[in-house]
Amino acid sequence: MAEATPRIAVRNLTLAFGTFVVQRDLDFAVAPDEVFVIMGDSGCGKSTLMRAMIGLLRPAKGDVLYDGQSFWGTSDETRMRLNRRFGTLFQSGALWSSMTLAENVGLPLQQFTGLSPKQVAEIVTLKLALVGLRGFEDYYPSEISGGMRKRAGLARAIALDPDILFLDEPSAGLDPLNSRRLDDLILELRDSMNATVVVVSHELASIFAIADNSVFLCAEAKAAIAHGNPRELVETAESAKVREFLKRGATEVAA
Ligand SMILES: Nc1ncnc2c1ncn2[C@@H]1O[C@H](COP(=O)(O)OP(=O)(O)OP(=O)(O)O)[C@@H](O)[C@H]1O
Repeated sequence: MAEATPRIAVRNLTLAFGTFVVQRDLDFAVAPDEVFVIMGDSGCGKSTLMRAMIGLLRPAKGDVLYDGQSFWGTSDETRMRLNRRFGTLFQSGALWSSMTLAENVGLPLQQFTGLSPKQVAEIVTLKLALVGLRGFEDYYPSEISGGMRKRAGLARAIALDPDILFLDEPSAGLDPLNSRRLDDLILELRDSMNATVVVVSHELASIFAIADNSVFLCAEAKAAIAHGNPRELVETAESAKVREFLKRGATEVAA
């Protein structure tokens, strides 16, 4: 039987800034409905890879395919159309501080749809409810906690019903309890929206909690040195560096 087309296929992707190569020949696939974690040591290129996957950085070589369709080998128009399928949450969270949560979450709906203000308001309420922020429409980002701001950022990322969510270090800066809540929410959203989720993370508890599949990027090798489910890689990864990285997490999770 022929293998199903992956939702995302990263093919021979080389990432560079001028002559400075960050990662070489990355090659992996992400299945539909998978939570896929990009992990690796500091500065190895995790965020750079995510930027190349969502169109913010043209790779030096290679391509990313969405349901078999080339992302970098196509016209700007097609790339922009594919881009509309993505919801993104950057590390900074980046809510507009001068806007209420309702205005923040409603912004992409106003920008990219022809919905009436009443329809936008209804969707905003629904999205805020999905992330546990029902009733917080009129709050400003400064009036809520860091964990709530992350969830509001997620509500904005899902405003346009994306089928692929890209999250860059979503739990950065959160305490363990809020970090765990965010992990649960990511899994819930994946299930309720049938979304594929790509997460950059170095938080081991979070990696073990949410990842179905992963890639480990190595800064020295400038290459992916492991690929698979982190719960299996902790024992089976060929690289001792990967096993040690993940074992530290296994003890932290057990503790
Ligand atoms: N705009 C840029 N111009 C030049 N070099 C850059 C640029 N952005 C990132 N780099 C370099 O590329 C490498 C990878 O950076 P990147 O931020 O992708 O790593 P990361 O794995 O996400 O790091 P961290 O875990 O510390 O957030 C680093 O050496 C970084 O200094």
